[in-house]
Amino acid sequence: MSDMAGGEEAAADGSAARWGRRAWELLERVRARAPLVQCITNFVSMDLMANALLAAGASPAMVHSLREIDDFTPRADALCVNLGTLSDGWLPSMRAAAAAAARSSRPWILDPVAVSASEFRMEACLGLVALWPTVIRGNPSEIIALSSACRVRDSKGVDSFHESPDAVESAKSLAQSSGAIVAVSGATDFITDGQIVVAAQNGVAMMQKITATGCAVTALIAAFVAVEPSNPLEATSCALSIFGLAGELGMEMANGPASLRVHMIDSLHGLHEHTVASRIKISLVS
Ligand SMILES: Nc1ncnc2c1ncn2[C@@H]1O[C@H](COP(=O)(O)OP(=O)(O)O)[C@@H](O)[C@H]1O
Ligand SMILES: Cc1ncsc1CCOP(=O)(O)O
Ligand SMILES: [Mg+2]
Repeated sequence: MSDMAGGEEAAADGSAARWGRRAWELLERVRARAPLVQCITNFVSMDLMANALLAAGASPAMVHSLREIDDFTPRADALCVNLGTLSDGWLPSMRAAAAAAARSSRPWILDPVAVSASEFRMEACLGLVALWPTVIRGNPSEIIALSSACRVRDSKGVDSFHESPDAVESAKSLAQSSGAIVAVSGATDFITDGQIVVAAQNGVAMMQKITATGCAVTALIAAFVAVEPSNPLEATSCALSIFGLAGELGMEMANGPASLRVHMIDSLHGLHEHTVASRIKISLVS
């Protein structure tokens, strides 16, 4: 039997079986420790995000008042900041919470929803990137825009109009400039530290037809990084794959987006070791 820790094994040998064991190990850790995840997120996503975190075993708290940040953020195990329904009133809370998390050595994760929709959003996002997020997770159009600090012409708002392979080079460049792990979601999710690129291939296309699935998986990444802060690349890869697997299992019972939402949450809650070990599809790209 190997004397290496699970993470070292996964990195040393990129085989699907080893990644499957790693994903199960981290999911079990989330279930055992129930990390407290503070979410400053958009109104659309609050319900799905909180329910996805609960189904995975984490403990969500939607706390966004500026007056509560100093008391609350240092007590949270991780922070998730999401720009989906950005307003003047919330931006100071986002900045203060990100700074408080960094000061308390807590991981914090950024979701740059619709970053190219306006100058206000782009500037807000760039300011947050400067506060050292542990992970940035976005859809391909968001990562391409944020990486070049440019608003993308004909932006479609919160939905991507690029495919994830189109955003891999942007993700690497953003990871190098920000120091964060960068994850691009899509049919294949790509996760990079600026050098290594990992692919996570679980999921079903119907997940794009449920609002806030991206937001929810970003929060799940926060929970996984909370229990594996020393290896955010692997924690992020496992969270994305676990969420995609819940989507696959949910799709076996669903008739459309509304029932998929319900079955996906049930599937996330009910994941078993054998299913995770045999169906997780993570591999090292480069
Ligand atoms: N074509 C697809 N096939 C499988 N899974 C997908 C597909 N598109 C998105 N997903 C999954 O749906 C979730 C949300 O991703 P995405 O739609 O890219 O984010 P956002 O909601 O922020 O635009 C992720 O878990 C991603 O892996
Ligand atoms: C529709 C919408 N409008 C503002 S935020 C939001 C939800 C976006 O969720 P996701 O980024 O997961 O698609
Ligand atoms: Mg999104």
